[in-house]
Amino acid sequence: MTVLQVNEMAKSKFDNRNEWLFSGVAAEIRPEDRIVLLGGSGQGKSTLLRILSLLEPFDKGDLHLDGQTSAECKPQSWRKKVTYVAQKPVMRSGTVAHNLRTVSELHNKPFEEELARSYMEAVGLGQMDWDKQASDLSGGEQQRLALVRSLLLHPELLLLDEITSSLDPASKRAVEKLLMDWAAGQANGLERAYLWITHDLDQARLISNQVWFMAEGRLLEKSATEVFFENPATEQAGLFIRSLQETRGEKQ
Ligand SMILES: Nc1ncnc2c1ncn2[C@@H]1O[C@H](COP(=O)(O)OP(=O)(O)OP(=O)(O)O)[C@@H](O)[C@H]1O
Repeated sequence: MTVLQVNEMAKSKFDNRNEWLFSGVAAEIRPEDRIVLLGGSGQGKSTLLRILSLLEPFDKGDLHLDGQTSAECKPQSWRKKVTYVAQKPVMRSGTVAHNLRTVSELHNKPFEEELARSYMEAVGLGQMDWDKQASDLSGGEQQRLALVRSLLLHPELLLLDEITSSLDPASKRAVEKLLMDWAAGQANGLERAYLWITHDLDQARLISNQVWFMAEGRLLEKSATEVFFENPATEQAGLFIRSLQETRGEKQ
């Protein structure tokens, strides 16, 4: 059972080491958690996700995965369990097939072509020509290919950074469904979880059973999704929800 624990974590600002980008972050991610991370732009949400997958260092606090500290665990083994999917994916040079296979090769595992095809189908890329150059794909296609690459690693915890931001509504729904089904399944007999950054309120309500809300350099709220939206504990969260609702109203 994979449990990620964050204790009193802080990250200093790179332009002023005496100020925190965020501090006092304490939280836990347990199997079957489906968490959305909400907050205004520039709060450090992406930075937090990168820290949790050991892609960036932190300045204070500690991080435990199944009882082991981040210092005791090799980053590569950590990332096999805790996988970050970026908003702007980096494609490897070469074809779609090469991008899909490389992940398995890097982890000395056989390439699971059937599974790759089923994930590609599920995200709406079932018809894609695997001989196409990955660099020629659209932003939305690259986002979905990157997600499939990550799923092929059989992670137990996915850290998802606005991964549907370039998708049309139908593709977005397909990705949401795939990931909710994925979270309800198991990896190597172990339950799965995700922590997902989004700015889309409808998506947040649909995909999560918990909300983490970042504001003023803190993880200000951690609540059940319904509670967060119906009865936010802080004024900041209430204002944040209203501002997103107003923006949505203006767009409609
Ligand atoms: N040490 C630091 N590490 C990362 N970002 C930092 C740091 N110090 C200051 N910053 C600034 O803080 C912001 C953090 O960006 P980040 O992408 O993590 O926030 P975010 O909450 O995910 O924003 P968005 O919702 O716009 O994607 C950026 O503007 C960055 O320039």
